[in-house]
Amino acid sequence: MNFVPQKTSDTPMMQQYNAIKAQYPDAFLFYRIGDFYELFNDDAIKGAQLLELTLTARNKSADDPIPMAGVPHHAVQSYVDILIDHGYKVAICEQMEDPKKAVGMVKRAVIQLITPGTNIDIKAGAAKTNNYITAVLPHAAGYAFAYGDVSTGELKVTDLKSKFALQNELSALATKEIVVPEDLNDEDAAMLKKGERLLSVQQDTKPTSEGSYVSQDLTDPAEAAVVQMLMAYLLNTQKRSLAHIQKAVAYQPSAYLEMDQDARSNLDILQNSRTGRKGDTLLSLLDATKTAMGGRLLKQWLERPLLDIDAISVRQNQVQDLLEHFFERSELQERLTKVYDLERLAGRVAFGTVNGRDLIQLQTSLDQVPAIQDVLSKLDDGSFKELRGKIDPVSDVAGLIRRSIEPEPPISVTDGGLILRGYNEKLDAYRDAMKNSKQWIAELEASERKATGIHNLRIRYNKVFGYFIEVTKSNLDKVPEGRYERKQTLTNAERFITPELKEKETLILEAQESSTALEYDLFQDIREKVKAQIKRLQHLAAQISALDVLQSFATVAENNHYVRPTMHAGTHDINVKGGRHPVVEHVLGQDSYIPNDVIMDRDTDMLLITGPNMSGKSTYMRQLALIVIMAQAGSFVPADTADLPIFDQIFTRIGAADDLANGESTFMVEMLEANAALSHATASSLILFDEIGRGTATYDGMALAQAIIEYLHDHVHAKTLFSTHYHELTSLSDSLAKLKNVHVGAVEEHGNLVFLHKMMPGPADKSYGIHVAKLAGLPADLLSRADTILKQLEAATPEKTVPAATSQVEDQQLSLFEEPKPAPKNSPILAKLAKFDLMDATPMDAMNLIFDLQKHLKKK
Ligand SMILES: Nc1ncnc2c1ncn2[C@@H]1O[C@H](COP(=O)(O)OP(=O)(O)OP(=O)(O)O)[C@@H](O)[C@H]1O
Repeated sequence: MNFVPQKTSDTPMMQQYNAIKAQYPDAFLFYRIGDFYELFNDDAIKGAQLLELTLTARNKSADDPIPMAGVPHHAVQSYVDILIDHGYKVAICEQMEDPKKAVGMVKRAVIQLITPGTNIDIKAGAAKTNNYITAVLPHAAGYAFAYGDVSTGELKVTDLKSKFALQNELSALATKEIVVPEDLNDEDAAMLKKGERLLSVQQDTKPTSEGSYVSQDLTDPAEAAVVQMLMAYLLNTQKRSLAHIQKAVAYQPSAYLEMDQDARSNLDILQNSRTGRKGDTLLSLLDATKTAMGGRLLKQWLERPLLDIDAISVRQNQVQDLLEHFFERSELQERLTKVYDLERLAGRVAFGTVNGRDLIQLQTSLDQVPAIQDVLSKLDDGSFKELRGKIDPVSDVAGLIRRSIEPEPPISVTDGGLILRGYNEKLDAYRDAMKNSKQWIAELEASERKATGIHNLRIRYNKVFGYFIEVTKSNLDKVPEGRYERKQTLTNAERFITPELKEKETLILEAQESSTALEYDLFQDIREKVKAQIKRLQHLAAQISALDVLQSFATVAENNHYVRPTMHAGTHDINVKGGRHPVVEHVLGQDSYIPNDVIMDRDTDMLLITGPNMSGKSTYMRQLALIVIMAQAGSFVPADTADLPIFDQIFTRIGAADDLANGESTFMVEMLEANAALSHATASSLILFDEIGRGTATYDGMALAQAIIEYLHDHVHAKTLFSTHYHELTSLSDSLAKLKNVHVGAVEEHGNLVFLHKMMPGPADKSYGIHVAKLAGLPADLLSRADTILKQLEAATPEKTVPAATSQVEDQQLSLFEEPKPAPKNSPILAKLAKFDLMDATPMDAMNLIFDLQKHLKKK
């Protein structure tokens, strides 16, 4: 897509092309010529490949033909979408005057730069997804951060203190494009680009001419600046009014339950990390919304669960009320089904891309509002009654559309046929004139037949001659001399005109042209009138989407037998009885899922979970996190009863099975995730650590796992679920007062082990491993040998392994492969490990340490 220098041989058109292209070096330039958009030079070569177009050339015969490829103008959006999906920008360059009327070169200009973060064309299936563009402005104390959705008009801003916080926001919003200042440093640029995000530089961050998008409450200068930068970029690229974009609302990520990037992906909230299917997620499970806006809001609620216990209880009361009023809820759902995407319709009104059909959709949506208000008045909860009074049904806009737009208008807004009769007198007069004239012509035909005695005389119309009188050959002798003027001779007939007919024709055609032009003017005027009410429409959209999410929560709670959790502030006790993992339960079916309790009172900060592979440890851990997220989002939860505290953050380290194959780099990821939790978690956080340490050799892994457990227990006090394969760690319950062992129950049936998926108190039986090996069909001799070794081990291992007996742990592991031998009293490896200050170390330090230790061991 490099700019090709101008050649002296260039035609005026190519000179114009090159001049425009020079302003958009990083975009594909779609250059309009007649009914096509043409791509030239490198754009054409690359575009032909990506869009599967035929590559041709301009000046084919010349020495330096110019590569060229084109797309038909009516299908342009699908081509634009492909390029945008590949992460490119597309500049749409239009003819700014009628080529027939142009003197010299037709004027052309770029009317819009479409980018991954500003594409408002909503593809099927994406209606319930926001397309967020973000902006990052680094400053001395962090990063000012703004995000918006051009299609819905949402605009938010915050100030983030750390890279960690910034990365969490970027991942939460799944942004494809980040607007950055020119002087962004390389390190920040590299971080922001991760995940194939496009960085777009915006030089100018001065206030936009379009008025300020910064509300008066926004006092932080960095926040104001990042909003200005984002808006300057949007106005520069979209090149039109963005009246629907709301004034920036400041928010604090810490005002919501925070989840880091890994937690979001590990918990299958929006995407299932294992099956990859969107269907197997919390979002899809909870989504019984009827509107696209409701779907988007549900996603936002799940991404940002609440911290305020009162706000949670408002939502819970509403869900309960809707749950208890089945008929009202059904009526509400029926109405919501007829509500179109008000937010995006408002966006298209502002963009000027709305057509007659969109306005009818808007009217249909608004027509549902009074009935929705009626439903609200029949519900019990006070907040619904209050909401009923607050809703502005914007009935003036509905009325305007009802009066002015045909109920089934054409797609085009320029060809007429979309304004209703009775809306505008002048238009009606034109239409009457047209109609009367046509009547007049019919009457003329009758009277001419009579006057001439030609029974098959006809008055007809075509584009070349306009109206004419047609007489068949056999009747030509009856044509009145002098009055009819001959215009055309056909094989079987002759065509004539009369001055009278031509006069009427001028009137008819003028009326038609004026009528179409007037209709377009009127339509634009209606569009402007609607545009003036955008804020009210957006307000209504927000109220309706919230109602939609609430009815969705109620419906899902009813269908899946969820209960209202009680929430408490003050303590961090957890008491979940008969809890279920909502997604696994959904996949397995309600009858197959085994419910489990999670009881963690003030004396329990940590559950150490043991049990064999595939017994259900990670399901149990994820289950708690999902119940917490659902509860704080205001939803009911899959349990018999649930009493929960308010969590401030959730951290996870849940490895996928195939992580192991990646060796050391996976271990690094594991340590990074662990470190995020260790350094950011508070006593109000929830931590899920699944088999920490298994990504490296046994010694280091177990040593680190133990050190992490101790650190969390002694310093962090967060509620932690820690699953492990290192059976030895279960003895930590002797020295760590707030750690409790639980394990997944299993029974033996006919000599085989059957998992019950049921959590039981105490550590798992050591011999599970051998049972599992038996299930896997390992040779009987081998299994019996393993049994012998295990017995020897058990005999040789004192009860405690922590802290002084750490060396015996090492010994125990070694003895799996060798005959048991006395424990080395003072291992230099362990001494080194003990001295290592994990909290003060970078992941690289940890890697280096492990590398040293391994080297040492290998030498032995
Ligand atoms: N409570 C339950 N009721 C019914 N089935 C369950 C339950 N918990 C887990 N399962 C089933 O067991 C499978 C394995 O569960 P999970 O992945 O949680 O095991 P795990 O112990 O964490 O295994 P690994 O140690 O290999 O990670 C799940 O995919 C699910 O099908």
